[in-house]
Amino acid sequence: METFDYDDIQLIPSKCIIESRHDADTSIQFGPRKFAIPVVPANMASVIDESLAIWMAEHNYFYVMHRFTPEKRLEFVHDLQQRGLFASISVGIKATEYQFIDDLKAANLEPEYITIDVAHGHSDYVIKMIQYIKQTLPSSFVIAGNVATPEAVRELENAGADATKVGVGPGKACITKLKTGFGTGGWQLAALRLCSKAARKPLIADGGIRHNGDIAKSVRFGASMVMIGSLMAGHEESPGNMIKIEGKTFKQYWGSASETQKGAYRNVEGKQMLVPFRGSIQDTLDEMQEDLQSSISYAGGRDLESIRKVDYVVVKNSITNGDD
Ligand SMILES: NC(=O)C1=CN([C@@H]2O[C@H](COP(=O)(O)OP(=O)(O)OC[C@H]3O[C@@H](n4cnc5c(N)ncnc54)[C@H](OP(=O)(O)O)[C@@H]3O)[C@@H](O)[C@H]2O)C=CC1
Ligand SMILES: Nc1nc2c(ncn2[C@@H]2O[C@H](COP(=O)(O)O)[C@@H](O)[C@H]2O)c(=O)[nH]1
Repeated sequence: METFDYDDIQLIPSKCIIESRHDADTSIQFGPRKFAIPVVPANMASVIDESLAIWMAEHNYFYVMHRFTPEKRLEFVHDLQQRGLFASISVGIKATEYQFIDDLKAANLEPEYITIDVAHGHSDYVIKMIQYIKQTLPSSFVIAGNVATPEAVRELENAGADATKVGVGPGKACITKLKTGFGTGGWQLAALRLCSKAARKPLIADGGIRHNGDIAKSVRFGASMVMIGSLMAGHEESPGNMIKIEGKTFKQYWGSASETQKGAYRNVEGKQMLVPFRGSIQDTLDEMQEDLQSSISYAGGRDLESIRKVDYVVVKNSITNGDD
């Protein structure tokens, strides 16, 4: 099996057919809606909260609210839909989550998007939850994950998932690969490529994005959407605390399976760290869009579809030439 990661790949330019990068269309149809760019902040408590979710929905960006304040979720869906915005939430697979799906049904609330967010998504318990949501809330678009293999993508799709999320262990705050020996850490892009060969429905690439160019590479290897944690944390709008050290400003970023999130050292597979303060999230999203427009122009097209067809070379660990 050919393995490679984001830093090992360069996409090969094709003749440019647009007059300006502004003419490149970065929009993506994902489920029932079209979004400005194929990027979604990770559904982690250190990356998104209710107010950022509302801002994202208002500005035509996809978001997935995390599942770590379960008592607020029903009100959140109600609030978003009352404002005429789409609701996109996360659930787990424990017994209480079935009750929550029933509560949504009883309140006549069907979120536009529901993400089943489990560390090891290739599981009969995830399949059972997919089936339960599709049966109870049939108009919700169900995203299931996380997975690492084509077999998992096929099984979750066959169970009714409308999209699957690929990435076990490539995250910046992740220690799964060190603690368990498993995952796609170090070969996330190749895992995405393998999964995309099996997928019949959209894929979300999740974890390991370190540069804006990695978004285009994810699209090239099969992603419809790219989930980003560490690069999306650190903004004014991010939930983490601001910390100053020797004149430099940082924000806290912690894994969903970290002791910080869990409140106990049980099955910990994540850590807390500091990321540089990055100012406003709008500026970061604008830069991602501009860089993606450039990618489209290098791909020789007018939209994201053109990136999917470009040739590439594997240049093992060399694209940064030793730079950071
Ligand atoms: N994308 C990634 O690489 C990873 C992401 N995470 C994130 O961390 C959060 C919490 O994850 P975590 O506490 O590990 O699990 P979850 O809270 O996601 O647990 C889901 C359920 O699956 C059971 N389970 C069985 N085997 C596993 C396994 N290998 N890993 C996880 N659950 C298992 C758990 O039971 P029990 O707890 O009794 O085992 C629990 O009932 C989630 O948001 C998840 O997305 C965590 C690790 C990796
Ligand atoms: N192994 C773990 N993975 C985690 C944890 N919390 C979140 N995640 C995953 O990481 C991505 C974000 O990755 P990044 O490289 O962009 O920072 C996120 O979407 C989850 O899939 C964790 O505690 N352990």
